[in-house]
Amino acid sequence: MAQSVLLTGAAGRVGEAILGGLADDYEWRLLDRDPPTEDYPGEFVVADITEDETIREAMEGIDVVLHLAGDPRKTAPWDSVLTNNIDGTQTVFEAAVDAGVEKVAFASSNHAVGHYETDERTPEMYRADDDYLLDGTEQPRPGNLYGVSKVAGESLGRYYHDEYGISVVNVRIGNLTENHPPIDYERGQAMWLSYRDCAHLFDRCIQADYDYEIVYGISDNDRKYYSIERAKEVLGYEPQDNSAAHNDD
Ligand SMILES: NC(=O)C1=CN([C@@H]2O[C@H](COP(=O)(O)OP(=O)(O)OC[C@H]3O[C@@H](n4cnc5c(N)ncnc54)[C@H](O)[C@@H]3O)[C@@H](O)[C@H]2O)C=CC1
Ligand SMILES: O=C1O[C@H](COP(=O)(O)O)[C@@H](O)[C@H](O)[C@H]1O
Repeated sequence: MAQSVLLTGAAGRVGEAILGGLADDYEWRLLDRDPPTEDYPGEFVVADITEDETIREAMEGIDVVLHLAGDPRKTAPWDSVLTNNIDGTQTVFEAAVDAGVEKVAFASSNHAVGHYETDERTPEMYRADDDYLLDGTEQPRPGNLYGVSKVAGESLGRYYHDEYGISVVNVRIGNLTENHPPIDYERGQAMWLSYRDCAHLFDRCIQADYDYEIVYGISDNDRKYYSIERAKEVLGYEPQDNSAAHNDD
């Protein structure tokens, strides 16, 4: 029988990429505070992730949670990330543990480590001939309050894994765009994540066995300053796209 997967933030862009690739592969329960505007697979729960009781109900019978819901803006103010990204993520983890969910994949961000991009290192680190690489073992260095909220989410996962044994993978997503990497944006090309690699990566998060992990979610770009070796090794991630293939588009 197919695994039951709860996808929070299902109405957003990352949700669209995941469902675009995996709609037929799982029993989906989709959750978002915004109702869907298009056809969707499975049942759709319209709820806010800070609503404790509703989130508990949404966890019933779920094997794996892909937790995407949150404020994705790098300029998001503190009150929003505190509520949506930190409080909401704690509510999701608490309910997941209580419901006996096996795994949670958390949508973290490149902005959790944004301050490694110092004036001395940029823009060279965005280029293919530069060998600077972050691999997920480094200390977080958030570049904004949104990044702070993602580090908090990773830390909540650490706690719920260590305390309750739930498997947790934090995917520090780069820059997801459909069809084409960002144009005239070296940084965005270096951390491009294509829609199909995004769907495949989260598929691996559902299927693979792990304890607590931090991986980078980017395609196999020639330009890169995030290593994808851990995602390959632990999750079996095999990306197919590379922003360099679009240089002449
Ligand atoms: N798109 C990207 O390139 C990246 C995205 N991420 C993360 O991935 C996740 C999804 O991002 P996107 O799909 O791009 O954003 P999005 O804004 O398109 O989707 C987020 C969805 O979450 C929902 N949501 C927000 N707060 C909620 C709450 N309190 N309760 C219920 N639903 C709520 C929104 O209604 C929206 O549909 C976010 O956590 C974001 O921080 C991280 C790095 C890069
Ligand atoms: O975390 C996120 O990062 C991506 C890429 O960041 P940017 O600094 O290149 O804009 C961003 O597009 C996305 O909205 C955000 O959630």
